[in-house]
Parts: sequence; structure tokens; C-alpha cells
Amino acid sequence: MSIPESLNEALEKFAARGKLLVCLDFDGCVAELVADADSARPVPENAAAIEKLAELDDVVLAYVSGRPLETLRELATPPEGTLLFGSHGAERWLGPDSPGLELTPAQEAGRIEILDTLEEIAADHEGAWVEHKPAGGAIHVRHIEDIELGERILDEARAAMATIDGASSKDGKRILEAVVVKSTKGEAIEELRAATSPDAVFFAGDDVTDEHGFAVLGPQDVGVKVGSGETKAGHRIDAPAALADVLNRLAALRG
Ligand SMILES: O=P(O)(O)OC[C@H]1O[C@H](O[C@H]2O[C@H](CO)[C@@H](O)[C@H](O)[C@H]2O)[C@H](O)[C@@H](O)[C@@H]1O
Repeated sequence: MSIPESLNEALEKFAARGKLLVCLDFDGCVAELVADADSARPVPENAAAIEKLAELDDVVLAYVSGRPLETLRELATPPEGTLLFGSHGAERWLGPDSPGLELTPAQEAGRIEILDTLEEIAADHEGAWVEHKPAGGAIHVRHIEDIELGERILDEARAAMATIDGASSKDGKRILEAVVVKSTKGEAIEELRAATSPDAVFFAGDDVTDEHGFAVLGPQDVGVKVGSGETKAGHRIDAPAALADVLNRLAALRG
């Protein structure tokens, strides 16, 4: 087992609380980052640990992801009953009565303009591609080997998105997303907290958008940054492959 001692101590305190909310990011956290976004899947050991947590009393599981809700369900195959936030918080499944995302006509027009503009930019650069999402779209440059060229394409996309009414951009890992519904993972975690009334919250994530999630954690909560980069999280692990140890430790402490 390779859990930093400070994280192990935090997990012991966390597990001793009554009801727990365990929130997980998907790409780069539960799943390794891969070039073909459709082939991302949970690291098998992470999937097994998540199944264990799902069987425990007073542990609520949730995914908080940038993926569209339907894609998240398909790729993450979460245990039944797992609460889901997709599209960085713009889409939610908190039970069968959760309303779907509905865009106003102006938002739908903005979404189409975002997608058309990103597709035009991608068409000029071999390897760039556009992911269509319910609240907007994302241009991916992971297939482009030249990192600086990829950054220039993302800069071009960012500048173009700034000219579209109602569009706001989010930076990610070799991706630029633009959406017409403003939301953050911090807001999603606060909504989950309000909906489930836990005694403490765990959140693990790897990306800049996950920092909004770490920012809403309190002293009783546990934040785990996966990988390198500045973070507000109190703890860090190296890679998705190390997450299973953390989740299994939590399951063992509660078991
Ligand atoms: O919040 P997450 O669950 O981490 O989702 C964030 C974005 O993840 C996906 O893109 C990232 O993962 C891809 C697959 O590993 C990778 O090819 C890409 O370079 C990464 O940026 C996803 O495609 C986006 O929709 C999510 O918003």
C-alpha cells in the first residue's frame, strides 16, 4: 500500500465520521488519460474499490465530471445509485426525478455557434477534434504531438470563444471547453452536500476544473489531488493507479 502518512491519518479521521459523501472525478482520476477519449475506462482496481464503497452503509458515492452525463454513465459504469454530475456541474442525476438539462433558445443558438466555430478551427489542424456536449463543446489537441502547436490551437479557440455571446471557456488537459451554462464542480459538490447531508466529504480530482471542488472543502473534509500541478487539495497521490489504495483503505476503515 502506498498512501502518504498524512493522507492515511486524514482517512482515519474521515472514516470515523457518521455519514460520508465520496465524490470522484473521472478522467485522469478514476481513469487514466488516453488519446482516444471514447476509450477511457476506470482503472480496474479503482472500479473494484468503488464497488466496495458502494456496498457500505452511510457512504454516498458521486461522480463529478466534465463528461456529458450519458457518456459518464457509459464509460464509468458507476454502481447503481451513484449520484452523478456531468458537464462540470451543468447536468445532474440525483435520482429518477432529476430534471434534464434544458437550454433556452438563446443558449441553444450559442451552443451551435460554439460547435461550428470549434469545428472550423479543428478543420484547419490535423489531429484536432471537437467533442459535442449538451451545454457546449470542447476542442481536443491530445493527438497533436507538437505541444506548442496544440497550445496555439487552444489559444485560437479561446480567443474565438470570447467573441460568442453567453459562451464561457474552461481550460483542461490538452482541451479547451466552451459552455453556455455556467457551473463549477464546487457548486456541484455543494449541491451534493445539501442533498445528502453528510458529516464529511471526500473529493479526488486531477484537473484545473477540480480546483473549484477542492475550494469548497472544509476542515472535516478530505481533498486528494491526483498528479502534479498547483492545488488547494490537502493531499496528493501520483496517478489514477494509486487511487485504489486510497479507496480500499477507506472501505477497510469503514468495513
Ligand atoms: O472532469 P473529468 O471527468 O476529468 O472530465 C474532464 C474532461 O475529460 C475528457 O478529456 C480528458 O480526458 C480524455 C481521455 O483521457 C483526454 O483525451 C483529454 O485530453 C482530456 O482533456 C473529456 O473528453 C472531456 O469531455 C471532459 O470534460
